[in-house]
Amino acid sequence: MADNIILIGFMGVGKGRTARELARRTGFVTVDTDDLIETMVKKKIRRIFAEEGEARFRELEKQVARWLEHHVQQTIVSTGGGFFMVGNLQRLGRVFYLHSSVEGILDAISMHPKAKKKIKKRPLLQDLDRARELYCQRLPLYRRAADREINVEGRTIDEVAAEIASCL
Ligand SMILES: Nc1ncnc2c1ncn2[C@@H]1O[C@H](COP(=O)(O)OP(=O)(O)OP(=O)(O)O)[C@@H](O)[C@H]1O
Ligand SMILES: O=C(O)C1=C[C@@H](O)[C@@H](O)[C@H](O)C1
Repeated sequence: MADNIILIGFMGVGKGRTARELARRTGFVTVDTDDLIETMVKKKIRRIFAEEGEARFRELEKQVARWLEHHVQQTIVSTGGGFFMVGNLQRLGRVFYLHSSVEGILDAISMHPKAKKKIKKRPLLQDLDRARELYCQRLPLYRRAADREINVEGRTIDEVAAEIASCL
């Protein structure tokens, strides 16, 4: 099994920021699966969904997951909100699920200085009621997929990263 640290969880929960803080603490490099996909096809996720459909995006996620499994070590991987469904997640490294209530996540996103941009780039956040439904469907699945759950609500990135680092 690869020895990476894999962060999963709902859109906007803070996987990217936590990954950067963990990378700073550990000296590991960090990569983000959404960013890898956008680089691979030189297209924004919003356009992949609009022009090629969600199924194509999920195929690209699987391709990235295969590459991570076979070629990447000692890396902090922040993932897209649906990446945990790839099939080989457990073989990529230790999986941490970052948990917050859905209202906590949506409030934090809406208070972000670039809230409009953050929402616009995520096709599955366009309808907030559907986003809440998606969260409810996924919550048990995130929990089942993870080796460990980390509560992030009301906590600083430093506190969250320290808890994950203490598990390594
Ligand atoms: N400068 C900031 N000020 C206020 N809130 C912020 C700031 N930066 C991030 N956040 C909040 O933290 C959340 C996660 O930030 P991050 O940059 O990790 O977003 P992300 O990488 O898009 O999230 P994820 O990777 O979980 O989808 C944002 O959605 C926002 O709610
Ligand atoms: O939750 C999801 O399924 C997604 C989350 C984003 O990070 C992107 O990976 C994409 O918009 C899909």
